[in-house]
Amino acid sequence: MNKKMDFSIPSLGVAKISSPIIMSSTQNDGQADYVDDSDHILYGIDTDIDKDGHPVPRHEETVELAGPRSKIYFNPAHVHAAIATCGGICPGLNNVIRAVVRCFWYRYGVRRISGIRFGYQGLLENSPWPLMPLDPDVVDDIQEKGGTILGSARGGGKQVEEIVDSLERLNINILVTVGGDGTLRGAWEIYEEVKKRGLKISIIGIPKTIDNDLSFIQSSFGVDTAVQMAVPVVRSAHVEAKNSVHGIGLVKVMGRESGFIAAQTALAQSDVNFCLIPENPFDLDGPNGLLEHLRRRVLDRGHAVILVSEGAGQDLVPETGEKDASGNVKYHDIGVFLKEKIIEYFKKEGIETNVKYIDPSYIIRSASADSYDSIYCARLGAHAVHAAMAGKTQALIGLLHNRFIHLPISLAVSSRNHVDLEGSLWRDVLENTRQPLSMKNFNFD
Ligand SMILES: Nc1ncnc2c1ncn2[C@@H]1O[C@H](COP(=O)(O)OP(=O)(O)O)[C@@H](O)[C@H]1O
Ligand SMILES: O=P(O)(O)OC[C@H]1O[C@](O)(COP(=O)(O)O)[C@@H](O)[C@@H]1O
Repeated sequence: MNKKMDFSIPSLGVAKISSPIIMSSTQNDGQADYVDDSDHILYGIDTDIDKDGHPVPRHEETVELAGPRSKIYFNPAHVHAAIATCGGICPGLNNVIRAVVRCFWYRYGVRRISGIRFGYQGLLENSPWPLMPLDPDVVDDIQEKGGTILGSARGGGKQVEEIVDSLERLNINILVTVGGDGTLRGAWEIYEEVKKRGLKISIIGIPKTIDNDLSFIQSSFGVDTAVQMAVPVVRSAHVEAKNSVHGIGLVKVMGRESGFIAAQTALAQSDVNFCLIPENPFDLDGPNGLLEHLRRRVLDRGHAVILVSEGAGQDLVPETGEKDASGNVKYHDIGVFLKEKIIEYFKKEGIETNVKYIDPSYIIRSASADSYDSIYCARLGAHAVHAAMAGKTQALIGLLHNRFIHLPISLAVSSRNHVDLEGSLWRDVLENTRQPLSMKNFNFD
């Protein structure tokens, strides 16, 4: 049975400025058609299999298409647009900032664009950081650098009233926030406060998560670069492992709750023998535990490579009891834990081994975007500006089935995206690694 949800995107109104601005074809260079507000696409989200074995959508939803509208809500002369990057950094953030600034400037003629320093913290009343004025010269070559020229930070997002006071004080009427689950929760609360005060401020989200853990976004920017950066590390771990007696290469990548980087890297570099992700719990000890399988693999083939996502196996490690400034639980380093356990186990078994642990997490995260992510970021940034100028609010720019769409921010944060243990990505990883852990129907042992 189809379950219909409300996918409508709130709007500040329709062209309430004295005379509606119709974007001329010269401004558009005649290159693309405008998107009409009534343009929607129908999605099948989740699938069932019918009695003949064919996939059928479980939920059908209509979603608004992203893109430039022929009528815009804001008069460009009165716009003060601001952009903030929040949470951990991610390859592509500078590309997004650049695209947003260039689209406001060249496409709409907006001349007041500000960067907010260090995420939501830059909008707190006693922030020591003034706004950073942005224009095409400032952002000219920032895409060549990793990180974000604005800086990014955790914390501050829950001080909503203070943030909205600042937006009012600074006359900001468009706020573009680039961030993940926490950032978007913050953006949603800001939107609610703006609505409560009856302000005409558009709140637009651009999804950022190197962990790829946001739902309704088929793959988020930075993930492709992360995999590209992780591949040579796994290759090195393999070389190290092969060149020592019973060598074990152990590599940790980011992925607090979702193991997409690890899963995709394992596929990209088929040297991985054990891919450990948060979604797939595993035993350490016992006949079906990691250590026993590792012993067999090392004695059989002389070496092994383990790729672990930072959130994997956290049930095996005592909790730290600590949280970061955003309220995310801080984890023990699973790589260090596994390294110690492996060394201890092989020593007890009287088997010589050499464990080489490599943690490239921050080298990966601080890289500049590869060309796939650069293209993606350029398009996300422009779509965010189109949405804002059309007066959309509480809208997240999503990518589903290769179409850019508007999603209500509240919907995007309603659930997390995880590697589906019954899905084809994980099945392909298991077939590639031939790992015998928790393999359900894929027991190669
Ligand atoms: N539930 C929440 N409500 C409001 N703001 C939040 C919430 N969770 C996190 N934030 C804010 O969002 C920002 C980034 O959150 P964080 O979880 O660190 O990164 P990400 O957005 O990448 O998930 C921080 O400034 C934080 O204060
Ligand atoms: O060391 P930091 O800066 O807290 O970042 C580590 C975190 O960043 C991430 O890569 C992404 O986290 P966010 O999406 O919350 O920014 C996590 O996988 C990881 O736990």
